[in-house]
Amino acid sequence: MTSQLPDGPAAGAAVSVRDLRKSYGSLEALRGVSFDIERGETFALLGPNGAGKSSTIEILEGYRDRSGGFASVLGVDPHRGGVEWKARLGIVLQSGAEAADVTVREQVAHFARFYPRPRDVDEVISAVGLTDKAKTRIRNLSGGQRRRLDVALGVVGRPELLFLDEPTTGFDPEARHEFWDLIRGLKREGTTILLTTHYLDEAAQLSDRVAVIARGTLVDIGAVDAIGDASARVPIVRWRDSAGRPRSERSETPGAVVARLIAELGTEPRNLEVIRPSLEDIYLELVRETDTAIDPMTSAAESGSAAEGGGRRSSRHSATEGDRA
Ligand SMILES: Nc1ncnc2c1ncn2[C@@H]1O[C@H](COP(=O)(O)OP(=O)(O)OP(=O)(O)O)[C@@H](O)[C@H]1O
Repeated sequence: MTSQLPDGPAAGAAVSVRDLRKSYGSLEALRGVSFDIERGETFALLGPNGAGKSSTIEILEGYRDRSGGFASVLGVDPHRGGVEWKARLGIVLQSGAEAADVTVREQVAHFARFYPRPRDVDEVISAVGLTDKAKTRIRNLSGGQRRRLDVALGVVGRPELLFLDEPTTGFDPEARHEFWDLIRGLKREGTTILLTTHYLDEAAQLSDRVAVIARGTLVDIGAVDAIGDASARVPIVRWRDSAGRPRSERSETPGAVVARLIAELGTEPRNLEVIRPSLEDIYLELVRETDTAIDPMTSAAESGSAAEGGGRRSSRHSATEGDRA
């Protein structure tokens, strides 16, 4: 469960958040969230639709004001971060590039000029698999190709901290694997990464640690292979009995269960499998527990919320374009 955190920012942390709160009218989207992200760490923020992930990210990017609590990003209060601070961030928003009339290469080169130490434009285009499309106008790209362009624009400035809000939505499986390789390369270079994703396999592949938020509250935080109750991680042995009925048994020692079954049956059990609960299984259990514990009054308050001006950003902005809500 949630570890004990110091009151102030952790020394050396890239991101520190304490008791972070955000309200939109009467809706409390964030109800006091605290975590640290170490430098060089890949940290995934997981949670169902409306949990507060994008609100958290947008506050940390300096785009949204918080309603309460403390936040520090690369040693700066994101609410006060200036152009130099923004140039140290890479941002891949949830909604992608606009259908512009410029080519992929022109757009990446344009963004590169905002940063003091940009990456090589053609290397970035190649890393996201768009070399064949470098001279194509953005409006002629497919949805997945536009998403790759978003990633290129997010990394061209050689960011110290990269925000990835659902980066692989719309990617085909091959593109997703290529994207994972790209992210692993950035991680090897020491980039700190804050990722939100609904793909639990993506979180398991890329993250050092994950935090699960549900209804604006941090439900759990820890290493990918350590979150959730110990009981949720116990392996399951499944097989079919002699009548073909499905049977299962949870055990910390599944090998012993299999050995016992073989001894009892005198043969290999039918359809035998040993399953270790995946991050997805554990995540679903955590979120279900939160749903069960929810106060019905809260749901009533949520339906009466007021919209904050501007809503979700519809395009990404460069390091020099102030974009506070
Ligand atoms: N501009 C806004 N005005 C009013 N309510 C908002 C606004 N932005 C977000 N909300 C509400 O705040 C809550 C948290 O939204 P947020 O976008 O942070 O969730 P999320 O975890 O990113 O969801 P998703 O996975 O669907 O992207 C939701 O109930 C949402 O409807």
